[in-house]
Amino acid sequence: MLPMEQLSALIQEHLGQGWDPAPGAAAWVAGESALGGRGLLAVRDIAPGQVLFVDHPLLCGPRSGTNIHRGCTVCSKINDQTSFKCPKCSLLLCSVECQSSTAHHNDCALITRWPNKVPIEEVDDTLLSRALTSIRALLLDEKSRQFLCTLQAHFQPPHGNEVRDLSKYFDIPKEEEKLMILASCVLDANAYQISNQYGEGDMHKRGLYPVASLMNHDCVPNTRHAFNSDFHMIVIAVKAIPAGAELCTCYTGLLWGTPARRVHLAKTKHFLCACARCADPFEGGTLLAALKCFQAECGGLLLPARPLQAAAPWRCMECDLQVPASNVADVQRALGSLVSTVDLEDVDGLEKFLLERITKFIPKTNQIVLDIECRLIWLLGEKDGLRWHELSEQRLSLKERLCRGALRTLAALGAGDAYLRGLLLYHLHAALAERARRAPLLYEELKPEIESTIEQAYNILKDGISGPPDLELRRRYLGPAAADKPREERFFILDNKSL
Ligand SMILES: C[S@@+](CC[C@H](N)C(=O)[O-])C[C@H]1O[C@@H](n2cnc3c(N)ncnc32)[C@H](O)[C@@H]1O
Repeated sequence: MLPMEQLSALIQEHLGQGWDPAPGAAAWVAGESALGGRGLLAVRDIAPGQVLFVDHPLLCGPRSGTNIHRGCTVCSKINDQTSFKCPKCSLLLCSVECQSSTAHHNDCALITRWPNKVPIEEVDDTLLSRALTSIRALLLDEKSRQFLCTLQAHFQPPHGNEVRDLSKYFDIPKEEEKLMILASCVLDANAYQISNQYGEGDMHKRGLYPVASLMNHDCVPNTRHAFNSDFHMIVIAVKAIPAGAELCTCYTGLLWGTPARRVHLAKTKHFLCACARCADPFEGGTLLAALKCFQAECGGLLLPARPLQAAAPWRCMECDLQVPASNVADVQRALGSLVSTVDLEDVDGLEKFLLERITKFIPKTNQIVLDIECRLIWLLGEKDGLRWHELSEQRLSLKERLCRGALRTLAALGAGDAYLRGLLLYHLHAALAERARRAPLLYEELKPEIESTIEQAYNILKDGISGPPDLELRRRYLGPAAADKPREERFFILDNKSL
């Protein structure tokens, strides 16, 4: 492993403009982590909201999973109607502009150097897309290759398989294949999914951010990150971080229950998380993993009594019933199948599923319920046919209630100013503002919360491209800075029916 001084020098050189603290003022350093390997450690107290660094990717491109959506390998748009395979290299494209772009020219030049073993039109474009981010490693300069080689890699298959499978179609020089497999294994251990613009359903991209790659995982992370339009990654403290603590990110969904998070981490990142949240059967009182007791008449909650031991039985908090972990896993699998039948775009169906089906089987605190509730929050007020002006009173208050519930869960976890909190505050603000638009008599009562929710949401969401497009407009007119303006002057922005 590279000595720490050399790693620090690589970090400084890489961050350049994004990290230029006055001598002695650095908030963190790379160092040995108590969690394993290296990590980023705070060397002084860090305030919530502080930008910790701005990283840029060594590599960027499509994800490698087998279930990716096929999109244009240049602009990431998914459009089956216009997409076609490049006649020279078989990469998927969506337009003549993308085909003639420098980005495609570079990708195409790399692939067409390899003699093909089958006619080029028979090359599997999905496989090429999955391998493309690793293929781009062939273009890295010496310094970037050196940084890539210092990062952790998971070498065991399936990591690297999408590159190995390219040999069905091309004769690839061994040295090139080796570098691409290394890149794939490093990407799988370290890459971050790059968020799309708000509401865009583009093909997901991932990026290898070498400094952010040194951040270890905690199920209640103390940082959040956002991406700007140049794919730079801005890493920010979500709460106070004391000197000596490690800067952590979260490799899983924040609202997943402990078994789901630990299984995912073990499968994809090859470690068993033992953080404070994982060790707490109640997860800060959120009970995200809880199931209903298997004794029908009991009504108590079943929880993993020793959550760090995956094979340990679950226990009912009411009647003390012990249930083998394998029986719990069967129920979780059945619930997973039930949820996979739900159309995530269908609000009526989601409401029905939530109220009439799933809560019959699992407690309202369970992550599945929360996941569906969040889905409803994102759709109500924003989906065509269910925009703010069109929402029934009942759905408007449902949205408000769901936002408040999810915010309570995040607060109980101690998630600080996580990105998800910003999004929920934005949606709560929008629901309250719509209520005040409909009922002017409620304006004075709702005004303080309408203002504080948009202000807080703005502060959390302002840095990235994935924040709502009307975030700034709402803050300008409905935030505390406009508190003295008359109601009509503030609320006219909501009369624009496209909001
Ligand atoms: C993105 S890297 C993080 C940096 C890494 N520690 C290093 O030395 O390069 C991810 C890997 O770090 C280790 N890791 C991260 N968080 C961990 C945690 N909470 N507990 C144990 N290992 C962890 C795991 O090996 C994981 O696959």
